[in-house]
Amino acid sequence: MLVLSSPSGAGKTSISRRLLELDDSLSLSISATTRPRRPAETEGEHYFFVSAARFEEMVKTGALFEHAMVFGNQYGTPREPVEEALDAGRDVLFDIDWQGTQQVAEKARDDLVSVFILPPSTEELERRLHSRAQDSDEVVRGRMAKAADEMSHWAEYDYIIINHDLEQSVAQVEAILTAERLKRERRVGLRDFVEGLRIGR
Ligand SMILES: Nc1nc2c(ncn2[C@@H]2O[C@H](COP(=O)(O)OP(=O)(O)O)[C@@H](O)[C@H]2O)c(=O)[nH]1
Ligand SMILES: Nc1ncnc2c1ncn2[C@@H]1O[C@H](COP(=O)(O)OP(=O)(O)O)[C@@H](O)[C@H]1O
Repeated sequence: MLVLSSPSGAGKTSISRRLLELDDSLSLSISATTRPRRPAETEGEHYFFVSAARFEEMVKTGALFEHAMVFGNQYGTPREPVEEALDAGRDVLFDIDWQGTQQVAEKARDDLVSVFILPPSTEELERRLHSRAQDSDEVVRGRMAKAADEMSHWAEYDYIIINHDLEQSVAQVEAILTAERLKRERRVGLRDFVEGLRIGR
């Protein structure tokens, strides 16, 4: 389970989208949220946009792997698609906040690889939020105000990327994925292969 977190506007959605284009053994976990849909977003692709009542029901029935209140809206990870992907031997990409990452770490620390994306500067962060043009000025102001609080959790993450250049950031996350997939404890099923290599048995 690869988690990307960052303050709003730092680039985690852009990095996630490019990663999924490049890596066909990676599945995106699509979250449920009570946040209103942005003009450029589509239902079931970026999020499952649900009512507060529906979200509460998902929490009560245990349908969410983790959930949190972020910027005054509810966000959560549907459990079933994650379990299905992991059972099929696929890696799952999460774009979730620090609160969700803490919950995943509590449940499955050994299966979690967490990456925090930092902007090159607060000025650049604000510029990107405005250039994305998906939120009102008021929402942008709110997210900038919260950026410091978001970034105060950077030391809880395994890897830190400063997102100067998008393609370079994507290559860095790919390098993390490659290395983490090669870790011995993740090379399940290699024992027979190594046994077969024992010369002069
Ligand atoms: N805990 C948790 N956080 C989520 C989830 N989905 C999105 N978020 C976080 O909610 C925050 C707001 O996301 P969004 O409204 O898409 O704004 P963006 O950060 O500007 O793309 C971001 O920090 C996301 O990482 C989720 O399923 N669980
Ligand atoms: N390295 C980068 N350089 C310049 N602009 C970027 C970079 N990465 C992302 N952006 C732009 O910044 C804006 C916010 O990116 P986005 O991926 O939506 O951030 P987040 O998902 O973290 O809120 C988007 O308009 C995106 O195209």
